Amino acid sequence: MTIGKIIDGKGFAAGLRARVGEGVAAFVEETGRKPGLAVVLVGEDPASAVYVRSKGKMTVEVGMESMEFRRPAGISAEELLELIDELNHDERVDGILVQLPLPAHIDERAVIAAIDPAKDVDGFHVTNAGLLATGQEALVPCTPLGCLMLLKDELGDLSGMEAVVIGRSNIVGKPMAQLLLAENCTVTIAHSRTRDIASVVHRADIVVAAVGRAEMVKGDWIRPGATVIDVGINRLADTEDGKGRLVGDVATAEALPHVRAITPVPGGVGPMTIAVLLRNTLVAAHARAGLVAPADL
Ligand SMILES: Nc1nc2c(c(=O)[nH]1)N[C@@H](CN(C=O)c1ccc(C(=O)N[C@@H](CCC(=O)O)C(=O)O)cc1)CN2
Repeated sequence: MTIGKIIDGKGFAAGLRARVGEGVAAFVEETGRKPGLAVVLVGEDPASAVYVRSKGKMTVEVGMESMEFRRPAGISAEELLELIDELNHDERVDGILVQLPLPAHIDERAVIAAIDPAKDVDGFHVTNAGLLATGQEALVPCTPLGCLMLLKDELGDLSGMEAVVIGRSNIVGKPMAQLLLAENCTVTIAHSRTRDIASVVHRADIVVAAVGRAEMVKGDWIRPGATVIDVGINRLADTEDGKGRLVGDVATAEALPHVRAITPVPGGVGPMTIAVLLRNTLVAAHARAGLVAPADL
């Protein structure tokens, strides 16, 4: 039995961060200042705190200025919007990211809408979503752009391929579909109401699973030779040591004999999210300075 290739997202992300680091050094040389990334964390969610800490560490490692703003879970929406307004007007800040999810009393959409689209390094603002949807230059959400980079690295030209994106979130599913469409794929978005989802997925040369349901995509759904990108990060508590384990949205062991290549969880798409965030911050810094960003990002 042959099994497919495991795509090394962690290694690819390290390479991208190294290229960003070179781009940052050239930017500093040219402008005399470091690109700056402001990250806002509201509340005490442990996973969010870990992600924000890694973002800060990796921002500094590539030579950028990291600014972290921690606010209590009880902050009012007005106070948060005031902070964003300050960051919008701060010349040292090229990128603004508000870590999600936010506490339930804060309207995420209003917060995202308050970010200057030119500093929206998450690519969540409707201006950037609209630019992407209409094929114009945009800041693109980090996770789907990271998935696309892995796909192009594995497959080269994606033109004419059948792609099925499972999940229709604004953060992953919809922008992922737009990116694949821009690469001339034939794109289907499948979701919780899709009839006979197994046969829809079975059509695909490319499967991107972003539903947030542990191992929902079964091995025999995958067409032989398909490339599978697993965006899910689901923590299961079923280990004897009580530490739990991470699994994706795809039943990886079952899928491996069917796939050409597949991303693992952990070590696949996850590490790309932060690497692309740094890439987007460098791109935003160049645009704000009226410069052209390096082509190899
Ligand atoms: N404002 C945003 N909020 C959130 C985003 C985002 O892109 N912007 N994405 C996620 C969380 N996230 C970054 O913020 C993120 C998730 C996962 C990883 C990662 O490297 N995962 C590792 C496993 C880590 C673990 O052990 O838990 C992997 O997959 O290998 C990085 C960043 C939600 N919020």
